[in-house]
Amino acid sequence: MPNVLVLPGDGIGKEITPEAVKVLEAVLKGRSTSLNFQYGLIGGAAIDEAGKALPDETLAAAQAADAILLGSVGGPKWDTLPAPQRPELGGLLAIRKALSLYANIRPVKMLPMLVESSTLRAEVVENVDLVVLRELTGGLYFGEKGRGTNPKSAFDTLIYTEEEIQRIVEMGFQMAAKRRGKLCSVDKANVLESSRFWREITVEIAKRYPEVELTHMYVDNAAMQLVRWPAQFDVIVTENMFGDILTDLASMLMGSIGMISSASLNGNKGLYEPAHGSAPDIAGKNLANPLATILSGALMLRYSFGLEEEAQRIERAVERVLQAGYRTPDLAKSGEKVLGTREMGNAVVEALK
Ligand SMILES: NC(=O)C1=CN([C@@H]2O[C@H](COP(=O)(O)OP(=O)(O)OC[C@H]3O[C@@H](n4cnc5c(N)ncnc54)[C@H](O)[C@@H]3O)[C@@H](O)[C@H]2O)C=CC1
Ligand SMILES: CC(C)CC(=O)C(=O)O
Ligand SMILES: [Mg+2]
Repeated sequence: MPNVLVLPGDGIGKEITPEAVKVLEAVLKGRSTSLNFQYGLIGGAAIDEAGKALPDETLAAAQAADAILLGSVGGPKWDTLPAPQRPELGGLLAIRKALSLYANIRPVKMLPMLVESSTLRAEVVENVDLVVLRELTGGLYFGEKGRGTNPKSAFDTLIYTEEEIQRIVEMGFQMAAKRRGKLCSVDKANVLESSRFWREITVEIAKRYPEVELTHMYVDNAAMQLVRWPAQFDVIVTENMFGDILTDLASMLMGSIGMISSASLNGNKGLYEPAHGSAPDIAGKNLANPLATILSGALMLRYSFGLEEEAQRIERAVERVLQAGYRTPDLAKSGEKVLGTREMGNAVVEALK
């Protein structure tokens, strides 16, 4: 039986992961594959209980697991710790790096029944179906960083090796070839040397994928185009921080950041996590939208276990619940039926039947 390590983390992470586990258990009930869920500590919760954001025990369990489901980390309680010890750097970035999870897939697909939930006009968001492929273990978040004196200063470094760029861009071409055949490489090559290097490598790889139409776009323009005409995009491949920022932006095309699921992959080793954070402002109140995490569970079935039919059953169940007018508060408009986190998880389980 495959082992899934569940790392709820902090804030709403503790509320949304049980809903995803519930849905995974329900979709696999009576099937030949079932999953064995184990639990571990990460982030602030791990600092409090084990003295470290990524305890050795958690890392060992993650290495041994067949897949990992992660909630979110961080919160005001740990914001004053030295950066390397904080839940974000010492926990989340550390586990991504330790497992070499270099490819972060973030699907942005407009569900017709959510068109009215978006802050953008219907004609802008309908037909949006894109994927952001974010490089996850290099770039600005992992380069050398530090402080200087005289004058007082601080720096972060954006560095990529050839191999790091090649493997993510190659994946972008493969993904685009299986979708609508369009790859947009987002960079800042008019300013950054690392982006010029990224572009050179991308152009070279493109020669092996004549069926894929490659375009390049500066990241500032990409942010604008994502709200101007998002349906123009198929697959976007980009640097770590650019992808982080663009996917929060793109989440509002779907109505809420609570809708963006993600898979962080290295081959078929995968960690599945919503794109959002620990949302301290709503944590502990049964208000969080669990659908991004539930949909991340569907990605786990697809990418780690090859259970495409079960993955689609979860996705269809989510659509049915939304079609029936059920919404968590982040998505709700007047006249819709507002559910809490747990009730939304239950509704998805019911809709699987
Ligand atoms: N993957 C992770 O674990 C991430 C962790 N963080 C951490 O989370 C903490 C809060 O960061 P923020 O910048 O506020 O980002 P955030 O994504 O946690 O929250 C931003 C806004 O979106 C709302 N929101 C987020 N997820 C939601 C959901 N599922 N349902 C309904 N509303 C939701 C929040 O209530 C808040 O108003 C920080 O400590 C930050 O470092 C931030 C981003 C990702
Ligand atoms: C700690 C952050 C880098 C996490 C984040 O914002 C993300 O992965 O989207
Ligand atoms: Mg982010």
